Amino acid sequence: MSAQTLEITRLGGQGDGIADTPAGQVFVPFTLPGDVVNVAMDKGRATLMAVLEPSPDRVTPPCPHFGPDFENAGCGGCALQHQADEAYRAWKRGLVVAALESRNIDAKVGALVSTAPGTRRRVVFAARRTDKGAILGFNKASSHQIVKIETCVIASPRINQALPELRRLATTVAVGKEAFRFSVLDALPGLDIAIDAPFKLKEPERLRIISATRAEPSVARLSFNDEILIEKQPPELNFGSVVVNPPPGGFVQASNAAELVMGDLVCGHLGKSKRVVDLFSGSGTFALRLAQNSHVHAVEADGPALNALDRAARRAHGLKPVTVEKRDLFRRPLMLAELKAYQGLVFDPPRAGAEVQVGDIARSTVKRIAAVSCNPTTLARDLEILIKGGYKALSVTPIDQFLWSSHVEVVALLERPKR
Ligand SMILES: C[S@@+](CC[C@H](N)C(=O)[O-])C[C@H]1O[C@@H](n2cnc3c(N)ncnc32)[C@H](O)[C@@H]1O
Repeated sequence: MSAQTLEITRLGGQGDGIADTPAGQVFVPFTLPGDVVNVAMDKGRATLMAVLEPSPDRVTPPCPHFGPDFENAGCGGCALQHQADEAYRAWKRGLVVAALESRNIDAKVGALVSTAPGTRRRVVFAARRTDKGAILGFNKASSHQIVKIETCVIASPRINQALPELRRLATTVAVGKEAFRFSVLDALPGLDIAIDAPFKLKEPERLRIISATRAEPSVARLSFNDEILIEKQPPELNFGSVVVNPPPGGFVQASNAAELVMGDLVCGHLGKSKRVVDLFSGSGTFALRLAQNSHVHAVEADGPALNALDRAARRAHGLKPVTVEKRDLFRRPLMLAELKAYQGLVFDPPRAGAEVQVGDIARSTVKRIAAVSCNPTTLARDLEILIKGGYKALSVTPIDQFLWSSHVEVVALLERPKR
């Protein structure tokens, strides 16, 4: 281990400060451009020891768990709470600009749409058994070590208020030695907890968890490895005016505030299309909003999510027809002939993007496309394919769904110009 003094000149894509040294770039977590810092170097990794001269953009982080690794800090959930808002927003928007530039895409990138602290409705904690019970928190960056969380400034007030309940439940669930994921969704009647663990429960343990959950007032449902152990009330979300009961642990957008902006952008662009196809539809975040005006065909690989969408559409009043199709779009993308039926299309794939599917879309006659993504790199690759196929990018909107992290949500709107 050796000590060094470094001047940070810029931020990397993961939010770490970067210093240039004769030996090459050094990444220093929790630093900012303009900082002069002391670091300890160990096998090429730098640990921040002291800020000698702070960057003009350095501010006090709002969360006590943020920062370098010392007692109760070192939470790997947020990367940039220590940066002034304007510089942070410019950096985050810059991630999208850089991804598009790397593909020579000439599209106007709008200002970053902010979300406020305390608005995250879905949080994935890590938990593990300890000598005294269990620890519930977030992993340190690039580590399996868990930082115990007393408060989370990004999570909703209801999740924060329920932390003592969640800790008690984690203690009851922690029957194996291995760490497990403890996903919490702040749904309409209460919290929906989905536990994903590498161990099995014996019958007495199941019964103990069910009884413990019954005693916790904030919890509406608890499931363990996709099996619902107890559902006091069905957890529900509103997708526009439609009420949906998502499956345990199923995908939902992490922030309701971000989802509203995304929904408005997608519906504003596709709302006049008679028939719309929603690819990677999940439980219907876009499909059920779009069905206010358009016939919608929703395609998705996750059966329980698709069933939730279908049930919600059947129960809702005043929607145009909604059809669903369970299909692996990586292995069996919609083909050109199938795409002929639609004037509008939205796709919102996982981080890997939708490269194979956009190949067919690029050759299609679909008039309007909304491309939604949480990964600017794969989005830029997919947009390049669409643009080469003749589509024009009308707007690209970065949305700060994952506040203070290095992740950013993007909605790009495209149109096929009249030939
Ligand atoms: C980013 S989520 C978006 C879901 C939905 N649009 C929403 O906003 O809630 C991506 C979705 O793609 C689905 N998915 C992942 N791989 C898939 C595949 N190969 N074929 C079809 N759907 C897939 C996931 O189950 C998930 O619902």
